Amino acid sequence: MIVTSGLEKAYKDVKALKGLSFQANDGEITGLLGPNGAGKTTCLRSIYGLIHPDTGSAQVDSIDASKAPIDVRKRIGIFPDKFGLQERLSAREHIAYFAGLHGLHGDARKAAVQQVIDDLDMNDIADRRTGGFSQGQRMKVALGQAIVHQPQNLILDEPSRGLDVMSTRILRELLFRLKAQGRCILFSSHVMQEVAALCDRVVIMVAGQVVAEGSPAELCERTGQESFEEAFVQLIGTEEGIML
Ligand SMILES: Nc1ncnc2c1ncn2[C@@H]1O[C@H](COP(=O)(O)OP(=O)(O)OP(=O)(O)O)[C@@H](O)[C@H]1O
Repeated sequence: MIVTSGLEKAYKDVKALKGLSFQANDGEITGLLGPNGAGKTTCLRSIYGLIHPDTGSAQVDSIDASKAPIDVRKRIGIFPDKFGLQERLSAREHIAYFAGLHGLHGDARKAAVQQVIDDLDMNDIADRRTGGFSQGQRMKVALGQAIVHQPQNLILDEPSRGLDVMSTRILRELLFRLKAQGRCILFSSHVMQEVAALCDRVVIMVAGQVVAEGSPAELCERTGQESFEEAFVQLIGTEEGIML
C-alpha cells in the first residue's frame, strides 16, 4: 500500500507538489492522472525515495521513503519507460542480473527468475538473446526485471507511452494478473482510454494537488458526464496535455 501525506516539493521557484495526499491500495490499480506538469513524475520519484519532499511523507507498506529508501525499494518494482536491453544477453540473464541487484544468489536467484518467467509466460523466449525481440517481448523482459524480487507494489510512469497495440494489451493483462495477486499498482498516465480500462481508482491531480479521486464510474456520476474523458476534462478545467 502506498500513502502520500501532504507532500510538498519545490524546484527553486516552481512548486511541483503542493500538499499532495492520496492512497493506493493493495489489490487495486490506481491511476495518477493529470495534465502536463501536474507533478506526477515528481510524486512517483518521491515514493521511490529518489526525491526528498520539502514537507510531508510518502509511505510504502508503512515505511517512510525518505527515511528508509532502501527498505522501500525492496517493496517496489519500477517499470522503466525505456527498455534498455543488452542484445547479446538472454531474457533469463537480464532478469537474473536484476535478481542479483536485489541480493538474490545461487538457487534462490534461479528459482526467483524461473518464477517470473513462468508468471509472464516467457518460457519460449527465456533463453534467447534479446537482440531482435519484438516490442512485446522486450516489455516482458523489462517487467520481469521489475518484479523478480516479488515486490508488493509496482510503479509505472506512463507505461504505454510508445508501446504498440499488442504490447499494450499484454501489459494490461499482466497488470490485471498482478492485481489479482493482491499487489498495489500505481501508474501515471495522460491516456484516458488506458485509465478507464485499467483503473479501480483514479487520483486526478492538477498543479501539485489532488482535485478529485474515485473510481472512473464515480467520477462520471459526480460530474454528470457519461464518458470518463468528459468527466476528467470537467474536473481539471482544460483539455491541454490529454490523450484520448
Ligand atoms: N528537475 C527539475 N527542475 C526544475 N523543475 C522541475 C524539475 N522536475 C520537474 N520540474 C517542474 O515541476 C513541475 C512538475 O513536473 P513533473 O515532471 O512532476 O510533472 P508531470 O505531471 O509528470 O508532467 P508530464 O505529464 O508533462 O510528464 C513542472 O512544472 C516541471 O517543469
